[in-house]
Amino acid sequence: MNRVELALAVAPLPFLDAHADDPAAMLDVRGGPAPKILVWHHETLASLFRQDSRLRHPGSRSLGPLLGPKSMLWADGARHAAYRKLLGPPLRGRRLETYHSLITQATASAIDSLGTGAVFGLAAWTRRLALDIVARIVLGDADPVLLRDVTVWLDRTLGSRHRTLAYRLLRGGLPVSGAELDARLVAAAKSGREPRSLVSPLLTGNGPLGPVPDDELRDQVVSLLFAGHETTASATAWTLYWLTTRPDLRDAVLSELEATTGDGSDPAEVPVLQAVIAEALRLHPPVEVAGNRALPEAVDLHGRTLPAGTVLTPAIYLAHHRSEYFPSPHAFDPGRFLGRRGVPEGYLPFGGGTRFCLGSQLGQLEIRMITAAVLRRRVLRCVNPRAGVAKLRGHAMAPSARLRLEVVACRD
Ligand code: HEM
Repeated sequence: MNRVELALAVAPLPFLDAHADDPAAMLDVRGGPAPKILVWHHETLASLFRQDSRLRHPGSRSLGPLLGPKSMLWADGARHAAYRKLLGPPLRGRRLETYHSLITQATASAIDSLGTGAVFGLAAWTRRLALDIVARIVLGDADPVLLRDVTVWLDRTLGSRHRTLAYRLLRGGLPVSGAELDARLVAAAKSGREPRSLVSPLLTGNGPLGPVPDDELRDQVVSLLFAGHETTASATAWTLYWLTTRPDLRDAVLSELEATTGDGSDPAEVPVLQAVIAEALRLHPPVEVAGNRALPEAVDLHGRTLPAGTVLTPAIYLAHHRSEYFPSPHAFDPGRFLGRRGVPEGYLPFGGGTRFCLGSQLGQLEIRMITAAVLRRRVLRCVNPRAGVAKLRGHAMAPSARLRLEVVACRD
């Protein structure tokens, strides 16, 4: 491990913050014949995403053992395209309406558990709820014992940065889920009660993928559960944190909620809430870096020739903290997004190119609906606002596990 890798492993955010305004917006992480470089200049990113289908996606050393070697996150070519063709349509547009009642019900019972005076860890609460929701969508069912065991495994793996580091450095990698949990995940995918579960097209043996073997099915189930809940949970937690600690924003969102009977699913009805979410995704992007891209041939970039095989990693956090794109980048200012059409330069919470997040619409829908329901039903107070600092869980940037909210009143 070299000096940069060590700094990124030990104190990633202060190290990254010190580099956000570097003129070339490139940071060498590793040298050698196949260098690894973080990139965040908007032109570099645009060019990378434009030619994404020609690039290789070699995966991530940290997430690889978790999600498995056959995860669609590092599939390439026809197999990757086939996964997107099958899994993409149910995750966007009108098809999302089929999830509204499921999100409403899961959220209502999570809020029911919060009585007046309850003090709860925000990040863990949103993680439990987001996992419950995504399991119902992916598997067609949410077996609480199975989800608890998935949570225990992920917490053991990612819950403490020191432990994660020790696994990587001293034990040769993060702990795998194990044959027993894998078998239960595959069985749950195959026995889901909902015929339109997200994984159901993978079970038919028809279509562009053909029969999907159990080990590959396991990797997609874990990938979808993981990518679909750590991210959404983190963004929901940040949204609730800001709405709890900034009464001006909370009042503005509450007034737009009072003006509608809607459940928050329609972004046009809640523009301030949507702007708060967009800004939370900017300031604390749940995924700090997008997937690695490997160059098939040598390329000239900012006066340097990068050899074939160079791995370029789009650095979402760094792009979001570049003052050229976002003046006063550390300030929380949803006004940047209010009334704005189109995506600002340097804004990429969902990555880009052929790997653009498959669940971006679902994730934002969940955040809006959960936040709207919480704000309508509970008055919250942040017990320890100074714990509202970002912590990395793997690549996911969540609020510190110490951050707690108190239910001041119930409005049921
Ligand atoms: C706020 C919530 C979310 C954020 C911020 C987020 C962010 C991301 C990012 C940055 C990537 C990598 C893109 C790239 O490398 O260019 C990604 C990929 C992916 N996300 Fe999300 N995500 C969210 C929610 C979800 C949800 C709810 C699901 C599914 C249920 C999901 C499924 C996926 C999948 C399958 C990929 C891999 C796409 C591919 O490789 O083709 N995500 N996401």
